[in-house]
Amino acid sequence: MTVTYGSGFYGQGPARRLRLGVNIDHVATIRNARGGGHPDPVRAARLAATAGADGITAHLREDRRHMTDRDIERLVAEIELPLNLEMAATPEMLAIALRHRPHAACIVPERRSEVTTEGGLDATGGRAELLPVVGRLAAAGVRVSLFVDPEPHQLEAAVALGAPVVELHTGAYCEAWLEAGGGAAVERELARLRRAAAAAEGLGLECHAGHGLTFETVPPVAAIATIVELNIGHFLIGEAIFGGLDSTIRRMRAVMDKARAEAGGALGA
Ligand SMILES: CC(=O)[C@@H](O)[C@H](O)COP(=O)(O)O
Ligand SMILES: NCC(=O)COP(=O)(O)O
Repeated sequence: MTVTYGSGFYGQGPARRLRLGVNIDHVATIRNARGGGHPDPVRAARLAATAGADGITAHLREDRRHMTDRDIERLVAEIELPLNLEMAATPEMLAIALRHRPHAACIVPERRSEVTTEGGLDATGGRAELLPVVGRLAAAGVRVSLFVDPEPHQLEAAVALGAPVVELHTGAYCEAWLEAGGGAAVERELARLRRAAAAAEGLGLECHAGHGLTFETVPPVAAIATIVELNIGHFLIGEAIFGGLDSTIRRMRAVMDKARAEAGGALGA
Protein backbone atom coordinates (compact mmCIF):
# COMPACT_ATOMS: atom_id res chain seq x y z
CA MET A 1 0.00 0.00 0.00
CA THR A 2 1.42 3.40 -0.93
CA VAL A 3 0.57 6.22 1.44
CA THR A 4 1.00 9.83 0.32
CA TYR A 5 3.03 11.71 2.84
CA GLY A 6 3.07 15.36 1.96
CA SER A 7 4.75 15.58 -1.41
CA GLY A 8 6.53 12.26 -1.07
CA PHE A 9 5.49 8.65 -0.74
CA TYR A 10 6.03 6.77 2.49
CA GLY A 11 8.44 3.94 1.92
CA GLN A 12 9.06 4.53 -1.76
CA GLY A 13 10.11 7.12 -4.31
CA PRO A 14 12.15 10.19 -3.36
CA ALA A 15 12.58 9.32 0.30
CA ARG A 16 15.04 12.19 0.82
CA ARG A 17 12.27 14.56 1.98
CA LEU A 18 12.44 14.88 5.76
CA ARG A 19 9.02 14.14 7.18
CA LEU A 20 7.67 15.49 10.46
CA GLY A 21 5.65 13.17 12.69
CA VAL A 22 3.90 15.16 15.42
CA ASN A 23 3.54 13.24 18.68
CA ILE A 24 0.36 14.39 20.46
CA ASP A 25 0.82 12.43 23.70
CA HIS A 26 1.14 15.48 25.88
CA VAL A 27 -2.01 17.15 24.70
CA ALA A 28 -3.62 14.18 26.47
CA THR A 29 -1.36 14.72 29.50
CA ILE A 30 -2.92 18.18 29.95
CA ARG A 31 -6.43 16.83 29.31
CA ASN A 32 -5.98 14.03 31.84
CA ALA A 33 -4.81 16.46 34.50
CA ARG A 34 -8.48 17.37 35.00
CA GLY A 35 -10.28 14.58 33.16
CA GLY A 36 -12.96 15.56 30.66
CA GLY A 37 -12.26 16.16 26.98
CA HIS A 38 -10.23 19.37 26.76
CA PRO A 39 -7.74 19.82 25.18
CA ASP A 40 -8.70 17.20 22.60
CA PRO A 41 -5.72 15.30 21.12
CA VAL A 42 -7.70 14.58 17.94
CA ARG A 43 -8.30 18.31 17.44
CA ALA A 44 -4.53 18.78 17.87
CA ALA A 45 -3.89 16.10 15.24
CA ARG A 46 -6.29 17.81 12.82
CA LEU A 47 -4.54 21.12 13.37
CA ALA A 48 -1.12 19.49 12.96
CA ALA A 49 -2.22 18.20 9.58
CA THR A 50 -3.10 21.70 8.36
CA ALA A 51 0.13 23.08 9.84
CA GLY A 52 2.31 20.74 7.76
CA ALA A 53 2.74 17.54 9.75
CA ASP A 54 3.32 14.48 7.57
CA GLY A 55 2.05 12.06 10.20
CA ILE A 56 0.73 11.73 13.74
CA THR A 57 2.52 9.72 16.41
CA ALA A 58 0.72 8.55 19.53
CA HIS A 59 2.03 6.36 22.33
CA LEU A 60 -0.61 4.14 23.92
CA ARG A 61 1.11 3.26 27.15
CA GLU A 62 0.14 0.32 29.34
CA ASP A 63 -0.74 2.77 32.15
CA ARG A 64 -2.70 5.09 29.80
CA ARG A 65 -1.05 8.07 31.51
CA HIS A 66 -1.83 10.18 28.44
CA MET A 67 -3.26 8.61 25.24
CA THR A 68 -6.29 6.40 25.80
CA ASP A 69 -7.82 3.58 23.79
CA ARG A 70 -10.62 5.96 22.75
CA ASP A 71 -8.06 8.50 21.52
CA ILE A 72 -6.53 5.86 19.26
CA GLU A 73 -9.95 4.79 17.99
CA ARG A 74 -10.79 8.41 17.14
CA LEU A 75 -7.43 9.08 15.48
CA VAL A 76 -7.90 6.05 13.23
CA ALA A 77 -11.49 7.05 12.40
CA GLU A 78 -11.16 10.82 12.06
CA ILE A 79 -7.62 11.74 10.96
CA GLU A 80 -6.45 11.35 7.35
CA LEU A 81 -2.73 11.56 8.14
CA PRO A 82 -0.87 8.26 8.64
CA LEU A 83 -0.88 7.19 12.29
CA ASN A 84 2.33 5.90 13.84
CA LEU A 85 1.22 3.99 16.94
CA GLU A 86 3.95 3.69 19.55
CA MET A 87 3.53 0.55 21.60
CA ALA A 88 5.25 -1.89 23.88
CA ALA A 89 5.67 -5.44 22.54
CA THR A 90 2.93 -6.90 24.74
CA PRO A 91 -0.04 -9.13 23.85
CA GLU A 92 -2.44 -6.34 24.85
CA MET A 93 -0.84 -3.75 22.60
CA LEU A 94 -0.43 -6.21 19.74
CA ALA A 95 -4.15 -7.01 19.87
CA ILE A 96 -5.01 -3.30 19.83
CA ALA A 97 -2.65 -2.63 16.93
CA LEU A 98 -4.05 -5.56 14.94
CA ARG A 99 -7.57 -4.30 15.59
CA HIS A 100 -6.84 -0.79 14.33
CA ARG A 101 -4.12 -1.58 11.78
CA PRO A 102 -2.49 1.88 11.86
CA HIS A 103 -0.21 2.89 9.02
CA ALA A 104 2.81 2.20 11.23
CA ALA A 105 3.68 0.87 14.67
CA CYS A 106 6.85 1.83 16.50
CA ILE A 107 7.81 -0.72 19.16
CA VAL A 108 9.25 1.04 22.18
CA PRO A 109 10.52 -0.17 25.57
CA GLU A 110 8.24 0.76 28.42
CA ARG A 111 8.39 0.72 32.22
CA ARG A 112 5.52 2.04 34.33
CA SER A 113 8.04 3.71 36.65
CA GLU A 114 9.70 5.75 33.89
CA VAL A 115 8.91 9.44 33.45
CA THR A 116 9.43 9.07 29.70
CA THR A 117 11.06 6.57 27.40
CA GLU A 118 14.58 6.00 28.65
CA GLY A 119 16.86 3.72 26.55
CA GLY A 120 16.05 2.24 23.19
CA LEU A 121 14.46 -1.17 22.60
CA ASP A 122 16.86 -4.09 23.02
CA ALA A 123 16.24 -5.62 19.59
CA THR A 124 19.33 -7.77 20.03
CA GLY A 125 18.43 -9.31 23.36
CA GLY A 126 14.67 -9.27 22.84
CA ARG A 127 14.54 -11.34 19.66
CA ALA A 128 12.36 -14.15 21.03
CA GLU A 129 9.74 -11.69 22.31
CA LEU A 130 9.89 -9.35 19.32
CA LEU A 131 9.93 -11.79 16.38
CA PRO A 132 6.25 -12.84 16.63
CA VAL A 133 5.10 -9.28 17.30
CA VAL A 134 6.95 -7.87 14.30
CA GLY A 135 5.73 -10.75 12.15
CA ARG A 136 2.07 -10.37 13.14
CA LEU A 137 2.12 -6.61 12.59
CA ALA A 138 3.85 -6.94 9.21
CA ALA A 139 1.40 -9.65 8.12
CA ALA A 140 -1.43 -7.22 8.94
CA GLY A 141 0.13 -4.58 6.68
CA VAL A 142 1.41 -2.39 9.51
CA ARG A 143 4.82 -0.84 8.81
CA VAL A 144 6.97 -1.77 11.81
CA SER A 145 9.60 0.51 13.29
CA LEU A 146 11.88 -0.31 16.22
CA PHE A 147 12.86 2.51 18.57
CA VAL A 148 16.53 1.77 19.21
CA ASP A 149 19.70 3.41 20.47
CA PRO A 150 22.03 4.42 17.62
CA GLU A 151 24.08 1.21 17.84
CA PRO A 152 24.98 -0.96 14.80
CA HIS A 153 24.11 -4.23 16.55
CA GLN A 154 20.58 -2.95 17.21
CA LEU A 155 20.20 -2.09 13.53
CA GLU A 156 21.42 -5.53 12.50
CA ALA A 157 18.92 -7.05 14.94
CA ALA A 158 16.13 -4.99 13.36
CA VAL A 159 17.00 -6.47 9.97
CA ALA A 160 17.05 -9.98 11.45
CA LEU A 161 13.61 -9.36 12.94
CA GLY A 162 12.22 -8.21 9.59
CA ALA A 163 11.49 -4.63 10.66
CA PRO A 164 11.76 -2.26 7.66
CA VAL A 165 12.22 0.86 9.79
CA VAL A 166 14.28 1.96 12.78
CA GLU A 167 13.81 5.13 14.81
CA LEU A 168 17.07 6.28 16.36
CA HIS A 169 16.70 7.44 19.97
CA THR A 170 18.01 11.00 20.08
CA GLY A 171 17.63 11.30 23.86
CA ALA A 172 21.34 10.98 24.72
CA TYR A 173 22.21 13.68 22.16
CA CYS A 174 19.47 16.01 23.45
CA GLU A 175 20.49 15.46 27.09
CA ALA A 176 24.13 16.22 26.23
CA TRP A 177 22.94 19.43 24.57
CA LEU A 178 20.87 20.40 27.61
CA GLU A 179 23.86 19.82 29.89
CA ALA A 180 26.48 21.59 27.80
CA GLY A 181 24.79 23.38 24.88
CA GLY A 182 27.47 21.88 22.65
CA GLY A 183 31.01 20.56 22.96
CA ALA A 184 32.61 17.12 22.95
CA ALA A 185 29.72 15.18 24.48
CA VAL A 186 27.25 16.59 21.95
CA GLU A 187 29.62 15.91 19.07
CA ARG A 188 30.13 12.34 20.32
CA GLU A 189 26.38 11.71 20.35
CA LEU A 190 25.91 13.33 16.93
CA ALA A 191 28.68 11.10 15.55
CA ARG A 192 26.81 8.06 16.91
CA LEU A 193 23.64 9.21 15.16
CA ARG A 194 25.47 9.90 11.88
CA ARG A 195 27.16 6.48 11.95
CA ALA A 196 23.90 4.72 12.78
CA ALA A 197 21.97 6.56 10.06
CA ALA A 198 24.61 5.60 7.50
CA ALA A 199 24.60 2.00 8.72
CA ALA A 200 20.81 1.89 8.52
CA GLU A 201 20.89 2.91 4.88
CA GLY A 202 23.55 0.30 4.18
CA LEU A 203 21.32 -2.34 5.76
CA GLY A 204 18.31 -1.23 3.71
CA LEU A 205 16.47 0.13 6.76
CA GLU A 206 14.38 3.29 6.57
CA CYS A 207 15.77 5.59 9.25
CA HIS A 208 13.74 7.85 11.53
CA ALA A 209 14.82 9.71 14.66
CA GLY A 210 13.17 11.18 17.73
CA HIS A 211 12.95 11.93 21.45
CA GLY A 212 13.67 15.23 23.11
CA LEU A 213 14.18 17.19 19.91
CA THR A 214 13.73 20.97 19.99
CA PHE A 215 14.24 23.96 17.70
CA GLU A 216 17.87 24.04 18.89
CA THR A 217 18.71 20.34 18.66
CA VAL A 218 16.88 19.53 15.40
CA PRO A 219 19.22 21.15 12.81
CA PRO A 220 22.22 18.79 13.13
CA VAL A 221 19.87 15.77 13.04
CA ALA A 222 17.86 17.17 10.11
CA ALA A 223 21.16 17.57 8.25
CA ILE A 224 21.72 13.80 8.31
CA ALA A 225 20.51 13.03 4.79
CA THR A 226 19.68 9.36 5.36
CA ILE A 227 17.17 10.19 8.10
CA VAL A 228 13.76 10.55 6.44
CA GLU A 229 11.43 11.23 9.40
CA LEU A 230 11.62 13.04 12.73
CA ASN A 231 9.05 12.34 15.44
CA ILE A 232 8.70 15.29 17.80
CA GLY A 233 6.16 15.84 20.54
CA HIS A 234 6.87 17.07 24.04
CA PHE A 235 8.74 20.20 22.94
CA LEU A 236 6.13 21.12 20.31
CA ILE A 237 3.23 20.84 22.77
CA GLY A 238 5.13 22.77 25.41
CA GLU A 239 6.14 25.48 22.96
CA ALA A 240 2.55 25.67 21.69
CA ILE A 241 1.48 26.98 25.12
CA PHE A 242 3.38 30.17 24.29
CA GLY A 243 3.11 30.46 20.52
CA GLY A 244 0.21 28.30 19.43
CA LEU A 245 0.40 24.81 17.93
CA ASP A 246 -0.03 25.85 14.31
CA SER A 247 2.82 28.36 14.30
CA THR A 248 5.03 26.06 16.41
CA ILE A 249 4.66 23.21 13.94
CA ARG A 250 5.20 25.54 10.97
CA ARG A 251 8.36 26.87 12.63
CA MET A 252 9.68 23.34 13.28
CA ARG A 253 8.94 22.45 9.67
CA ALA A 254 10.93 25.48 8.53
CA VAL A 255 13.83 24.67 10.88
CA MET A 256 13.98 21.13 9.51
CA ASP A 257 13.80 22.23 5.87
CA LYS A 258 16.43 24.95 6.32
CA ALA A 259 18.86 22.56 7.98
CA ARG A 260 18.37 19.95 5.32
CA ALA A 261 18.72 22.47 2.48
CA GLU A 262 21.91 23.90 4.00
CA ALA A 263 23.30 20.37 4.24
CA GLY A 264 22.49 19.81 0.57
CA GLY A 265 19.61 17.38 1.12
CA ALA A 266 16.60 17.25 -1.14
CA LEU A 267 13.59 19.35 -0.20
CA GLY A 268 10.03 18.42 -0.85
CA ALA A 269 11.12 15.87 -3.41
C1 LIG B 1 9.51 6.68 22.18
C2 LIG B 1 9.60 8.11 22.53
O1 LIG B 1 10.64 8.66 22.68
C3 LIG B 1 8.38 8.91 22.67
O2 LIG B 1 7.71 8.98 21.51
C4 LIG B 1 7.50 8.34 23.73
O3 LIG B 1 6.17 8.64 23.47
C5 LIG B 1 7.96 8.95 25.02
O4 LIG B 1 7.04 8.63 26.00
P1 LIG B 1 6.09 9.81 26.55
O5 LIG B 1 5.37 10.37 25.38
O6 LIG B 1 5.21 9.10 27.54
O7 LIG B 1 7.03 10.83 27.16
N1 LIG C 1 9.55 8.75 19.20
C1 LIG C 1 9.78 10.11 19.60
C2 LIG C 1 8.48 10.86 19.65
O1 LIG C 1 7.48 10.41 19.12
C3 LIG C 1 8.43 12.16 20.34
O2 LIG C 1 9.32 12.20 21.42
P1 LIG C 1 9.31 13.59 22.25
O3 LIG C 1 9.58 14.69 21.26
O4 LIG C 1 7.97 13.72 22.89
O5 LIG C 1 10.43 13.44 23.25
